[in-house]
Amino acid sequence: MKKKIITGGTIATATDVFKADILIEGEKIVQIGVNLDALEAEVIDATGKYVFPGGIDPHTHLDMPFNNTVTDDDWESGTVAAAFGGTTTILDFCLTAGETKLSDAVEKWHKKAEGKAVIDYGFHLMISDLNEETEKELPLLLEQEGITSVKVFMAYAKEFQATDRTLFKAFKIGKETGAIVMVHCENGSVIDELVEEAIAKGNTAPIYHALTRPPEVEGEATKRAIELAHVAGATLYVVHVTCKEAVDEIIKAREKGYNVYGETCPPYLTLDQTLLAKPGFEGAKYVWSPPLRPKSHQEPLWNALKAKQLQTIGSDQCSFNFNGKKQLGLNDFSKIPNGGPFIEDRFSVLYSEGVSKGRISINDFVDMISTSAAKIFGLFPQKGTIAVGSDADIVIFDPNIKRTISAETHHMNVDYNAFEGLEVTGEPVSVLLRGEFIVKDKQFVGALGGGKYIKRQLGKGALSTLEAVSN
Ligand SMILES: NC(=O)NCCC(=O)O
Ligand SMILES: [Zn+2]
Ligand SMILES: [Zn+2]
Repeated sequence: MKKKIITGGTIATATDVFKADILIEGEKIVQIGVNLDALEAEVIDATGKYVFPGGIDPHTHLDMPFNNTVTDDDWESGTVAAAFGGTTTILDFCLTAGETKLSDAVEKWHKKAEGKAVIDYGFHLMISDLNEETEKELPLLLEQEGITSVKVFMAYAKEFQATDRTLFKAFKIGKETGAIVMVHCENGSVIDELVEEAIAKGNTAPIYHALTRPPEVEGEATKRAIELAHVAGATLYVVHVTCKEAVDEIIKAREKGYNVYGETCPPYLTLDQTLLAKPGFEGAKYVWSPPLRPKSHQEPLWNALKAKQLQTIGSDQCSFNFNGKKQLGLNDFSKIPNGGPFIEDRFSVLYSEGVSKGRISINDFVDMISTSAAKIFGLFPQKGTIAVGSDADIVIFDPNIKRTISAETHHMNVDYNAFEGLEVTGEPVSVLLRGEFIVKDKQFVGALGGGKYIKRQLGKGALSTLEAVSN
């Protein structure tokens, strides 16, 4: 395979920023240095650009049945959009609800991805219920499939919500196997009561989605998950943290030395609850859970990211067309499919709102968009950094481009963009996956099925890298 050399760019990792060339041979980075001698290599000129490790999105839902329908982005459109956005690896949630054997669910998820994914991927295993059989099967399946993370929902009572007992069992298995336990922290039972109350009063508009899921029910569930994980001795990863109440619980727990990580998502950092009150049914575009909060919650989230009390940025990609599936809730907000399209803009929105606006450093950006997720979920150092021996997953990013995000130009299979009209600075111009271009000068040049399933190693994730992440 022909060598490639990336020259003239500024390499940024989670710890360094420096000018150097990168020599790629096959799928790997083989040399990093100044004026590298590589006469026979294909030269990629990155002058004036940043050279980042490929983005790692630890939170996606592609082709997932949910809320009586299925998400509109599948493994083709979703991963193509991710590639345009600078993401080279995703970790998607494999749904196990309704399966007698967990391995059947994993097989189903492999089938969804194979032949379609254009970027690398792994799975988190969702657990809604555990019985004698699945409790036995789970540790073996994790080992066999190279899955280092399970996911439990404390919300969505009608679909995925686990009892506290199941949650606790998942924590115990997490402790035994070394798997990290990801939790959606909202009190689903209280939410159901508030939803019924609102509907009974005739309050059916999209804004009531947010008003029936107040921050207190996220804070309460976050605290409960933290304490139960601690009792079981498990490592907890709180997904999509949205509010001060939840952030405060995470900070308190980490200060006590608990093994807790937190993720937030671009919309919670940039958009606010007033969007759900847009005229007519427009607010349905912004219905996802937990909901958007009043603007005052954004600063605590940025501060927690900066202080590394929250470590990662997930997209929580879970898209439904507005002039399609979102209309299921036209007369009843509780029937609006929950989720939004974010996989493509995760990287650019964080760069623009974070680095360009001076809220976070370039190293923090790389950490949040790639490195921390690689460390927490057992992908590091194969992925998540630019180093000799790492996969050549690389984003060449022009920090000077100014553009406006729009559904007219995005690549997701959805008819709206939640960031419509947002002006951003910076854009990925070329993206390499394991040494091959998948996006070249803003054109997709990858191959369907070119993405590879990445097995991770239990015990090589959060527990063994706890220090590395907090350093
Ligand atoms: N977030 C959301 O509304 N949809 C995806 C499922 C989840 O992550 O809760
Ligand atoms: Zn969730
Ligand atoms: Zn999600």
